[in-house]
Amino acid sequence: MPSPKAKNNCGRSGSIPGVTSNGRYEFMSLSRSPPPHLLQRQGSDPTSARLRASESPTRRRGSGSSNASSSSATGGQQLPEEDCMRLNPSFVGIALSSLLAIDLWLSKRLGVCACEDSSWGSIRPLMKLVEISGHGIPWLAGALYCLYKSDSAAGQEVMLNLLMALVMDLVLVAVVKAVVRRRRPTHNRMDMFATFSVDRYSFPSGHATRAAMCARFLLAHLVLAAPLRVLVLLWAVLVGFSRVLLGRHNVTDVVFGFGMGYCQYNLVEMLWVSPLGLQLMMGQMG
Ligand SMILES: CC(C)=CCC/C(C)=C/CC/C(C)=C/COP(=O)(O)O
Repeated sequence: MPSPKAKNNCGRSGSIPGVTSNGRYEFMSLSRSPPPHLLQRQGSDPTSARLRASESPTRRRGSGSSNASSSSATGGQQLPEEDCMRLNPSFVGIALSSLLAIDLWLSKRLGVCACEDSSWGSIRPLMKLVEISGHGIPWLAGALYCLYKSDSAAGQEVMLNLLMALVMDLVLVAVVKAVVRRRRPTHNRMDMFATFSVDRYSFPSGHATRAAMCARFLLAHLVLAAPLRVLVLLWAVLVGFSRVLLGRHNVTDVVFGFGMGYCQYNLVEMLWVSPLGLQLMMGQMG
């Protein structure tokens, strides 16, 4: 188990889980006032900062009857609309915030190889090897090589579909990352081999989607011997674990990535290109 040295502050600071500057989820207590240092950032003292906030036109918007209950709850002082919403968060909001807080806390604790001087920093090179084994470049290069070397129509068909699956995975992951824009954990060191610009985002883990999709692909088309099938499954799980241990991802990035990769394989099966289909496509193009 990790020793007390496991505090991975090798990245940037950020000991309060989930506190962000762009208005995303914050995991401070909803019932307490913000800490004084946050209030002081807005003004010279907490009281004047609070007053200035309630005076601003945007904050005055909801100061009508809807605030009556909150005024009585706060001893006569009217709360701005946004504060009232924070005091009455929905059940889904609370559940989501709690899940994300647990996710951040757990991921930080599990990031035991996030840098060389982390508690399990000695196995970081091994975890980086696992990382490379799930990277897009070796998979694309391997599939291309096998396609080129394959002398049977069946082999070429499988490799062509694997190639298309890998490209589709890269595109889908990039789209989701660009839409969700969840930043990587603060303790991650961005020293990854060959990344795209969207790879500064962490949700979902591209390695996890690829591992899940490729594992299903291999099990369905290429790996038949039972011991090897077990190895394929172990590899996929290890790739997922290594993302969190290296501090690259939060647990939810990897769990979602596995789910997404699993579903992507269903799409690969649906869009499967047969030699006949390929000939028809070529014929239509030519
Ligand atoms: C031929 C070509 C353009 C290949 C690109 C392959 C490439 C750079 C893939 C990116 C793989 C990567 C670093 C994904 C990020 O994985 P996460 O698990 O950190 O989300």
